[in-house]
Amino acid sequence: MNVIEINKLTKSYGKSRGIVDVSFHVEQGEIFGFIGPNGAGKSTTIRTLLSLIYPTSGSATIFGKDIIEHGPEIKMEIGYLPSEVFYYDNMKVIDLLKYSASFYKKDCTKRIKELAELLELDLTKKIDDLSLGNKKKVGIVQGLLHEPKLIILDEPTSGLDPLMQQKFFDLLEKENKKGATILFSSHILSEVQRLCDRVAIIKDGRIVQVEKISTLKENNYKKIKIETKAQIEQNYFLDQGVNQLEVNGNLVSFMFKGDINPILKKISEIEISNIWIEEPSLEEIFMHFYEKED
Ligand SMILES: Nc1ncnc2c1ncn2[C@@H]1O[C@H](COP(=O)(O)OP(=O)(O)OP(=O)(O)O)[C@@H](O)[C@H]1O
Repeated sequence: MNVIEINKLTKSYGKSRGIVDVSFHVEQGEIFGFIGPNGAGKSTTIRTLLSLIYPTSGSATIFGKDIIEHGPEIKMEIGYLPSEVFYYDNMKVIDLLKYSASFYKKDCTKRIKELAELLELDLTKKIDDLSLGNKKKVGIVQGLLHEPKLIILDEPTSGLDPLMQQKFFDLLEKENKKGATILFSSHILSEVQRLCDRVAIIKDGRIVQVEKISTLKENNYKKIKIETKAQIEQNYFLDQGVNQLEVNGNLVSFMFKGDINPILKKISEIEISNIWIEEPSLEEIFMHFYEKED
């Protein structure tokens, strides 16, 4: 079943483009990445899904229900972390979280304590006295305290230090194993690569690709580097379907795409002392989507 289905969603802000004809779906149990450079339209898509703003055209459903018709009902089952969090600074963390919990029909006290302990968040402090990262943690607890079926995170890691990011990712993986579906927006490709099953890439308000992370990586170039025992002829690997061939003394490197067997045979015919075969990072795969067109 699809938890989120988006069909040609368009949102214009007056004359300026927000998003145009955005379509993709998120299946139950998926961790789905939504990536694109700043201003591409990630927040606009998410805010439309949560009916915080209304689409100019197109439609979307969450849990099979129309987002506009059933907005309030759907939101009871969603945990949302906005990209920027604003609070009543004068409140204590615990009071704000209790207030948030009061919207749901369950006792969230134990859960708030667990999450705060895990994220090392002091519940007794005033929001005003918290650092940016600690404010972000308040937002995370707020988003997860009612154990939602769908978790929507808009650039969730900004402000968290690397150790806390790891804890947060572990927490998300745990929630996912318990059954939560996750939509995760980010402009940092490496974190999407680490966590997500599939990704949608958005650029200039339009979806340019939706793909499994594994497929994206399989269909791409591999970086092969070998160290040979003796120097080889400069043209030994020419006409073998290699790209960006560099022969530097005993070090040979090139990019390769396609059936790996013939090239491995060719390598096995020389004596080598080491070999490295690397997957390109998502950054390398997607860089062309990020480059600005003139
Ligand atoms: N309230 C608004 N009024 C006018 N234009 C807006 C408004 N909000 C967003 N936009 C425009 O819509 C486009 C998409 O913005 P959006 O915030 O959705 O991008 P984003 O991918 O979330 O980027 P970022 O990572 O920088 O938040 C941008 O061109 C932005 O300038």
